[in-house]
Amino acid sequence: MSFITSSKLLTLILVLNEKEQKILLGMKKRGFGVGKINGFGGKVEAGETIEEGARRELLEEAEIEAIDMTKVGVNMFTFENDPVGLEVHIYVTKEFKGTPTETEEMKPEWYSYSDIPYSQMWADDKVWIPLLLNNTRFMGHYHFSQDQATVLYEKLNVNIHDDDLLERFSFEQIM
Ligand SMILES: Nc1ncnc2c1[nH]c(=O)n2[C@H]1C[C@H](O)[C@@H](COP(=O)(O)OP(=O)(O)OP(=O)(O)O)O1
Repeated sequence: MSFITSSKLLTLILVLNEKEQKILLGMKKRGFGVGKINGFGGKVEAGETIEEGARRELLEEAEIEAIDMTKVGVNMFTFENDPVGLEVHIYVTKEFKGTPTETEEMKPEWYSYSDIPYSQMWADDKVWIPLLLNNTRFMGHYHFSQDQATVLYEKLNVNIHDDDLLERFSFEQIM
């Protein structure tokens, strides 16, 4: 159960090389989730669309420009004793310009689909990254313990229609 009063809007973008069956992930060097391996993303800024925010974060964090962005899912993350949720809109890009480069915030590295380092990632990632790799659209809610290590509750809906992913996550979807 979680009781949130508001949510912050964030993005997460996963870069795939389908030919080589590889995914680009980065080790977070500072801030929220420091030390974890994750996709690239962050808060959507005032005046930008969610997609523009995802594109900007990829450029800032890995110095590459997404060419073909597709929205594949939305996850809501809530935490014990925290009234503010994180609504994260998730994109995939299979084409990009530039060379992935280490930045102040992230250290990028390619991983084989068969060797994704889930033990060093957020606990929810092992649920929805396989869906993403399988082209399945998803919406999920993960309620974390206060120390952010354990998922206490989760709810997952799959095969979401693309139009429904354009909406903000509705609070009624959280129980
Ligand atoms: N549980 C979980 N699984 C997978 N990914 C995430 C989570 N929780 C998360 O917050 N995330 C993602 C969502 C975002 O991509 C990042 C967090 O972004 P953050 O560093 O807070 O945002 P920035 O705007 O880059 O922050 P600063 O520039 O202010 O440091 O993790």
